[in-house]
Amino acid sequence: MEKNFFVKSHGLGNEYIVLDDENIDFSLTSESIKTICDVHFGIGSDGVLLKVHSEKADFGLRIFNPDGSEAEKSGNGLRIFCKYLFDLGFTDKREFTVETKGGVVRARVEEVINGKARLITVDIGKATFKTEDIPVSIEKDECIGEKIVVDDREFEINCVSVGNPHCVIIVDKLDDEIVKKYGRLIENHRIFPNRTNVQFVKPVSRDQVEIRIWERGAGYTLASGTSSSAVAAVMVKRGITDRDVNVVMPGGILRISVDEEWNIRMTGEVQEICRGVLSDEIIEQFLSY
Ligand SMILES: N[C@H](CCC[C@H](N)C(=O)O)C(=O)O
Repeated sequence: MEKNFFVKSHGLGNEYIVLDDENIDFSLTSESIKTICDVHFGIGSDGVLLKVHSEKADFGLRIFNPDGSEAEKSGNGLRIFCKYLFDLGFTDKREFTVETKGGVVRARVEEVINGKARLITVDIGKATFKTEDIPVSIEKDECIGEKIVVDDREFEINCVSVGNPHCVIIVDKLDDEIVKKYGRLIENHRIFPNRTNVQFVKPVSRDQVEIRIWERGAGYTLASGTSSSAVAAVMVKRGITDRDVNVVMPGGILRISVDEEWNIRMTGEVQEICRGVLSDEIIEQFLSY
């Protein structure tokens, strides 16, 4: 594999660039990540995935948002990483484990087309509603159906972690302008010491919801695996949907299953966009930071 080789893939329009820590001539810093993710000064992406060594699992993964922050989990990121491992021959197994900052997850390649993984299932982890684990700084054990005031509006929020923090808001009507205006404010609200991902969800039936997403460190994205998982957990917790839910997003549909112990399974497609090599010029720029 050539030095500074990368693969860019997307999961339902939520794209990531994958790099191998053993094969890059520069350090991934906040500055180099921001540049790589910039559509004008870099490649353009919703984040960077870095393959790293793991003592606990078959593979290790670090996940970075476009603002340079590191995330504990990424559902689309994990499916894209599993495709990278399978397609590039790092494994010939269909099922393997990946260590993330938010814990070890198990993945399974469900469908292969022309030797390339296309449909992948990830057991993303167990949802927790405990405010101390999410974290949410309020004087209650859980933050379900609580009210917060953001700028000129009051929102009823439902907070959950699937390894990373989420704030789920149930609405009758989805409005991108509201998502973009209030998503950023809620992401950075003082009750979230680590900030939070934000989802607005419109229930459709007992097995389908529609969501819009404002991601921590990334902003408005077309799809999010951990957001879909967080929304499904809240829907089940509040008795609004059954345990198997289709989560419809602008980029596509993820199938989420929530078991009785709040373990969450996600199944969805992934697609490779391109492969390439970061140029010497941009590597020199990274080294000059
Ligand atoms: N922005 C998220 C990480 C990426 C999540 C999303 N892209 C997914 O597919 O789960 C965070 O800081 O927790």
